[in-house]
Amino acid sequence: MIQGQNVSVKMYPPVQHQPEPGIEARGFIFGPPIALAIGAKFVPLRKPKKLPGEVISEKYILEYGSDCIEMHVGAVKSGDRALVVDDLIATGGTLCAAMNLLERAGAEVVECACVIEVPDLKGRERLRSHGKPLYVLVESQLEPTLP
Ligand SMILES: O=P(O)(O)OC[C@H]1O[C@H](OP(=O)(O)OP(=O)(O)O)[C@H](O)[C@@H]1O
Ligand SMILES: Nc1ncnc2[nH]cnc12
Repeated sequence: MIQGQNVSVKMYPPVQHQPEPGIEARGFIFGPPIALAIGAKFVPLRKPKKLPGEVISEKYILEYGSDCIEMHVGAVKSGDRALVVDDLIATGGTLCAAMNLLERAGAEVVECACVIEVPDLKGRERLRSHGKPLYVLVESQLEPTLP
């Protein structure tokens, strides 16, 4: 993983066939190229009723309402090591749901990676219960709301 500002570069060994799940929709921009770069398979975690096969689902709470993500049954297998990729972490609800889903399917989530973190929304603290590293490139502050 490449990190901004202090620029630390971590090289992954090839991880052929290990899953690299990305979260719909904006996680699909960053997940597939990272999967190609590290030789992992991309696993789409999608919004409800998008995947054609049998799925397992995980509901979660967002800043604005609730949502659900789904993954094909069999997309990961017991003991797989997964790197979860999304564009942004805000409250951390989406990443926690992704980790819950993968762990329910028997995968081990090794770490999470996002392009942007909104620290004010404390997603990193919410993720702490999972005890997995979170890597981000940039931090973004919330815009003040207009009166
Ligand atoms: O940390 P959280 O509070 O869970 O928020 C982060 C999530 O919110 C956005 O997705 P959104 O659900 O808006 O869907 P989108 O990618 O389809 O725009 C973003 O792409 C993350 O997946
Ligand atoms: N606060 C936020 N800013 C931009 N994108 C988001 N997606 C979820 N929360 C967000």
